[in-house]
Amino acid sequence: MPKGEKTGLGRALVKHHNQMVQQSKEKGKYYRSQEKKVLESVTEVSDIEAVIEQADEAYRLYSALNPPGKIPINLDSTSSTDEMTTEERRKQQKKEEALHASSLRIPRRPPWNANMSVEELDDNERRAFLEWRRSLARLEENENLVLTPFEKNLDIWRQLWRVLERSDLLVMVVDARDPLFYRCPDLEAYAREIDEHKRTLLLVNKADLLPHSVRDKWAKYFHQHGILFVFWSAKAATATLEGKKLNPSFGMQSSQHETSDADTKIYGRDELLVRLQFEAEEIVSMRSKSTSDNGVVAGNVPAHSVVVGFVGYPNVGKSSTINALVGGKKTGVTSTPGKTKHFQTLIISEKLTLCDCPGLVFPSFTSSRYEMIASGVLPIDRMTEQREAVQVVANRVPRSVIEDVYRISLPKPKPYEPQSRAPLGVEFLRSYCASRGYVASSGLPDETRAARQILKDYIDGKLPHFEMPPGISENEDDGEYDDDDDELSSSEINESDESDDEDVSVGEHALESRLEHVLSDLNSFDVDNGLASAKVAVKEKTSSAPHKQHKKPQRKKDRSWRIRDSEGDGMPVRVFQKPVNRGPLSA
Ligand SMILES: Nc1nc2c(ncn2[C@@H]2O[C@H](COP(=O)(O)OP(=O)(O)OP(=O)(O)O)[C@@H](O)[C@H]2O)c(=O)[nH]1
Repeated sequence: MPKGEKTGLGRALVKHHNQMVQQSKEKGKYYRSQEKKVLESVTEVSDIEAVIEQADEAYRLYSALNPPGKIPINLDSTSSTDEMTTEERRKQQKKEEALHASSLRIPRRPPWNANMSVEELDDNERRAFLEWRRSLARLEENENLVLTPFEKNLDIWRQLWRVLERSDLLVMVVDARDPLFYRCPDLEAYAREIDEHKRTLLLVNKADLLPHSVRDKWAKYFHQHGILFVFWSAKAATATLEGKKLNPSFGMQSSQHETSDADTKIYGRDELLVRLQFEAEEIVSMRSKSTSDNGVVAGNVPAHSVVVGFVGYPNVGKSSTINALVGGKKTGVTSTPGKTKHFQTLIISEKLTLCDCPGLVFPSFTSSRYEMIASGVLPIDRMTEQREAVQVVANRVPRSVIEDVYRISLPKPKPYEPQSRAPLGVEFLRSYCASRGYVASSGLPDETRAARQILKDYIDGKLPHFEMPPGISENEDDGEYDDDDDELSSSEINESDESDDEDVSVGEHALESRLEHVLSDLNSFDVDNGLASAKVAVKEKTSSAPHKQHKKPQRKKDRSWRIRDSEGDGMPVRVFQKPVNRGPLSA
């Protein structure tokens, strides 16, 4: 056969070889693109790519979930509410919310075992997740129910599932200023479904923003409702670690030393580590008593270590807490919610391992998008209507406190208006712009810039505010605890029926007096330059030119985590394995 001439078999072999090379190149490209895909929180489906992605997903699984001929029927639809008054509609809404509260669940991970292939696992989870999305969509078909924007990215929920499964003790981090808003009782229930011995501890963070008397009332409420809790301030713990000099008149510090009351004191770092380890070890010992399980722990965790998982809404201070507990900066902290993307495992000692989960927006009823932005769980960038967002702040912070903090004069209500009404968003924004000289290129007041600053101050605690437990007002004596959930909380007092002037002004007066108390607390708090004294802040504001007030660059997250798939279930795990600060725990 002449040289260079190929036989049919030779050609077929070369062709097959080329095809194989091409296929492996394509596979490689696919996996690389999957790896590059950044884990993004999706709470609203507003951009076109997310809509398309979700439609694709829904289409792929539609036939599996809906056998031919089966047409979904809306069983929740109720009679038209067109003829109802606002008050009637609100009552109806509350009734419906109570009725459907049990349907408002977080998604459960479908049963799995180590013999399942990654594809099978992935498919099962996608199906279960889509079913969950459908059940929430059905709820929304009921015109009396309004669901908040919630996390819609399955990969973020997968992170939560893993943290729940691995943890002995679950720590739900909440913002002390409104603990119930950030608490998710269904998550506690889910943890118990996974293992009846798992318990949840409410870590009431940012307690430095609460006066002692308010902590006392919350402590009573938590006790009465059987909620395991601890008051904590990641900010104060970090300051102590860094050896920052605290002002002796700082309210939190004095109350911490003066009170021996374990319920209301704000825990220090070492105390918290000991308490977490103790609670988790209790759970493990109860579990081992009731089963033959000899304490085998999953994945990267030392054999005799207990695992404490940290979960919660974005921006409640999970990363700050972890950093304070580890004793160094291990996870990034910013005031922008949703920055932590993957859960992280931190080995504190041979006996204690922490697990930090990305922040999750749990589904709930009624809160508006603006309430969620003001609560710090949705990024300020999501704000499209500045006036509505600032109205939330104006409704919750008394007029005199706003005027005091910003040294501005808000327009008084007109003579024919209720004199106790909250300032309007537009009034607040215009006064703020006028005092700071904020002017947009159109020549009109730059309300966008003003709104961003006001919301940031509100979230950071510079504009003091907090909620009281349901059924409690600031003026009540300690013994007069009333568990009537129908009574108005402080924010509801401001938002309540404007015609009831007398009640409103009494409530507002009480709120003002306690906020003045907080202001005086905050005036003396200058840790880490986080909350400068109101006086200093005002002085700086008035003396600096508006063009100098620029947005601080965001601090970058620590990306030094190693990623590996430890349990063969397709989930990347970030592990920090260097034992840290064993000192206080080795005893
Ligand atoms: N006053 C006060 N602020 C705090 C405290 N802990 C955290 N913060 C602030 O709250 C903001 C959010 O803190 P992070 O630790 O990033 O919150 P996170 O829960 O990890 O947020 P994600 O990454 O979105 O899940 C930051 O601006 C912190 O400085 C605290 O104890 N007191």
